Amino acid sequence: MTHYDLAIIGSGSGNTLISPEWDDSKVVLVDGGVFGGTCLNVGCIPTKMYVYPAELAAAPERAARLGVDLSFEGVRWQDIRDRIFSRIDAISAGGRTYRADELENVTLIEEHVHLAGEKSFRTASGELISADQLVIATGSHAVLPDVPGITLPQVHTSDTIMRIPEQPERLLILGGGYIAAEFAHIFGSFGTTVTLAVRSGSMLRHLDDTVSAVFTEHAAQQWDVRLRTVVTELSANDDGSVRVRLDGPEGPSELEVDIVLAATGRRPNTDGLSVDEAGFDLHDDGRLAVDAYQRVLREGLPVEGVWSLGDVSSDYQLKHVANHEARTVAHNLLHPDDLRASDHRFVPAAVFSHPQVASVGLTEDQALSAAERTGTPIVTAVQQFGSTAYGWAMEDTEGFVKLIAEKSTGRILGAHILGHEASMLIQPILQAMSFDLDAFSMARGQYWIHPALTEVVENALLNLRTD
Ligand SMILES: Cc1cc2nc3c(=O)[nH]c(=O)nc-3n(C[C@H](O)[C@H](O)[C@H](O)COP(=O)(O)OP(=O)(O)OC[C@H]3O[C@@H](n4cnc5c(N)ncnc54)[C@H](O)[C@@H]3O)c2cc1C
Ligand SMILES: NC(=O)c1ccc[n+]([C@@H]2O[C@H](COP(=O)([O-])OP(=O)(O)OC[C@H]3O[C@@H](n4cnc5c(N)ncnc54)[C@H](O)[C@@H]3O)[C@@H](O)[C@H]2O)c1
Repeated sequence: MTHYDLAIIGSGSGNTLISPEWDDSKVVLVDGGVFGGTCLNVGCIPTKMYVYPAELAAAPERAARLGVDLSFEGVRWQDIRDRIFSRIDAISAGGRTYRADELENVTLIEEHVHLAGEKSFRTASGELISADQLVIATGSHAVLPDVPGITLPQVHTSDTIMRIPEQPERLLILGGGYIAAEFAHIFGSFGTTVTLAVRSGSMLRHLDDTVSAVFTEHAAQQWDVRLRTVVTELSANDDGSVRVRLDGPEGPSELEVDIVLAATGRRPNTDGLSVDEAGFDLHDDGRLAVDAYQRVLREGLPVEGVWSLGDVSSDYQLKHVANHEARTVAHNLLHPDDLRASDHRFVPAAVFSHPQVASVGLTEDQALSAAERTGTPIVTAVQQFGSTAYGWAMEDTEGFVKLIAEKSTGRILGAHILGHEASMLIQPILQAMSFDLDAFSMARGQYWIHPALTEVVENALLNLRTD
């Protein structure tokens, strides 16, 4: 058995824990997959590197409305793909080399491991490792729905679809969440015919109802969106295409596509980790249970020296949350007598589709339920981008800011934005929420640049006033 001061399983956000404070300690970092984890290799970063060219590809259609005639000649899929991954693969390889070869105190083990006890684990090749402190940061993996034919080679997840050799002419996406919305935008803008099979009655249905409804309307104008529709079978044709059998409101139907993307959620990587060997608590969805200090729980109590962060234990499968939790763990590993809690009060999220969507805090439904419970009335304002000068410049007909606040105090409870650069427009609202700035002070306590699009936020804040 080899013993370390600190062992980290997972080189995504887990990799950020190895700070100079550990220079005199023996550290082992373990990753059985590609160095750097999901966000870098198959998640946030490459998807957004595809989203940006997708925005450019979609520009001619939007420009024509304003009297600017551009033409779309097509995309060079292989060039885009190779540009993206030559950059990403180099970053992953550089990070790997740094950890493997350049730090004397750090050992990199590139194997899958499973727990062998409270603070010990065994590698796939049989080595037993123990540590004074163990961090489990093993992330999550894409879940495939139980559909006959789902294992066909033409069926991809987000792990593989970004590296396919050619842009498909016809793509079926299963699911109506984040990944479905982003890849529909990417492939649709590039000129692929996109069909979405969405089990429920709307896309992005975890978001505020107004956002979900408006997004679904726009989605239906761009892609063939089949709501309340399930895929019942996938089979390969002789020419390599895929025959899809669907069942929806109009009964069974068939569709021919070139490839399929399964975007039906991700499950925490506790499967295969032999969590039972250590007796750690799991939630029903497979997440490791942790307390506010990111300590792993056993029978509801924290296990000394065992920590977890990111997708494997978080309520949120988001990189900025994994990084925030990693900062909590980084501090707590070194300051056992001065533990810090993670702050999950205002977690923002954005969907980089068209239209773009961003949200933070409570949805209107959640705020109404809370108001009923507490007896504290709320007020809601919806402000269209098209009501501001910059919205006129854009001839915008889709964007809006929806704010929800406590009526008496103006405390902002939730913000939901759909439209151009929603992910950036939301940041000042998030800042106000985080630093306890009420809507009225935020609106009138500062200048708002005229005629910037941020005026839509200013006006939404002002519209929350009821007196
Ligand atoms: C397509 C896609 C797009 C996304 N876009 C965004 C976005 O725009 N914004 C955002 O905030 N989030 C986004 N996310 C989510 C984000 O990528 C994740 O929340 C984040 O990467 C989780 O980080 P992590 O450190 O918890 O796990 P990971 O980065 O997944 O790291 C876990 C590591 O552990 C390793 N591992 C797992 N099990 C074992 C084991 N038993 N033994 C050894 N090693 C193991 C894995 O190989 C992996 O490298 C996206 C996700 C996907 C799939
Ligand atoms: N921009 C971002 O921050 C970003 C982008 C991509 C992914 N992510 C993260 O990755 C996670 C996974 O993304 P996702 O889109 O796979 O998950 P999701 O939870 O957003 O959406 C899953 C979709 O699949 C549907 N579904 C689930 N099981 C199904 C089944 N058996 N048959 C048919 N449909 C089914 C759901 O109804 C839902 O529409 C997200 O929760 C998100 O946290 C974030």
